[in-house]
Amino acid sequence: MVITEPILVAESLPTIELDLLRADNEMENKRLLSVCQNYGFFYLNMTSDPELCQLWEDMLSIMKEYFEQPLDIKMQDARNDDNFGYEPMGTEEGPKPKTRDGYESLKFSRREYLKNSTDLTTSIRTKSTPFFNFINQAHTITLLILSRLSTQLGLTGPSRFETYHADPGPSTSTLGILRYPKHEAGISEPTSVGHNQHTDVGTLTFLLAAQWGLQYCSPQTKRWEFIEPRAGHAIINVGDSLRFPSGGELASVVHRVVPLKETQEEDRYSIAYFLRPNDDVTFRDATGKMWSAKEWHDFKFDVFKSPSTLDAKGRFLTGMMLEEERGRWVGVAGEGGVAVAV
Ligand SMILES: O=C(O)CCC(=O)C(=O)O
Ligand SMILES: [Fe+2]
Repeated sequence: MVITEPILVAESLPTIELDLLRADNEMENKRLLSVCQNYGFFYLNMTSDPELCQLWEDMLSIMKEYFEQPLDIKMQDARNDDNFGYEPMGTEEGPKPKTRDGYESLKFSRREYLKNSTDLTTSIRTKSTPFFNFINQAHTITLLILSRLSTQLGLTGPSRFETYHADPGPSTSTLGILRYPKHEAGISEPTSVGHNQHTDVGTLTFLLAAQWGLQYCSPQTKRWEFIEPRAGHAIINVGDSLRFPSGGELASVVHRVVPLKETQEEDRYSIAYFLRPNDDVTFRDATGKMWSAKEWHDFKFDVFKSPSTLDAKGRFLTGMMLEEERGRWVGVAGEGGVAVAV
């Protein structure tokens, strides 16, 4: 077995109602802030938006068709880039020593969305409309969340979180569609498994996943807990590029993907919109070091590929969320709230 821990489920993960956020409901806005401070992860109930739920279905059927193609066809879409194009399995370290990751992905960047055309060459190029529609929806909703958080934190003018995500960027924001292929029957120690533990590089991640596999390291119990997939619900999480500018106030929580049982018994699909700040936005990490959003992104992607050589203590992989670093935050939260320079 790859991960030998008991199966725990995140029973108390809160749900935020999209329609209440849209209606600017004060109670829900307050809950949103508290959830981002204490959990860093939450369900977003989207059942009030049937079109968005239908889009999820539409994307899933195109994804299944795409990933079923032979590797050499998919490799025609490889661009050797972290934010657009196809990436085969195994480009990053896996969740256990001597394993590599167990997912392949195709990315549509926000840059492509803004010019309304994609760099892809295979037939998926002609089917990109639902993905562009989803970028539009997920971007609007994540900016709404940022706006509600900014107001709750009393941020004004250029320090409001949403302002440093303004179009046209440039930014590394992107939509990733992922498949974790099932392991062949009879394999007991697969070498390509899940997704290594990490915090997200960017601001907010908007995830649609209808199958089990995602775990977060609960800030309450300090244990790995599976996040149950729920129909009509997205899973939203705070990333480093929101934790750092908030002076550590908002939690960018460590998570990973592992098979629920011994091996991956079915193909698992996930869809993730990664909202990230514009490239030239700067913030301080938990040790006080200043980064531009682009520098943090590029550095952390190198770490994802080889954490054991670039990040032996796991500080960068886990967004400095390790206990000792949480305790000695040196950001400037006390000096007016936010350490953002635009
Ligand atoms: O596939 C998933 O469910 C999560 C993926 C993830 O955490 C990521 O790509 O950052
Ligand atoms: Fe992630």
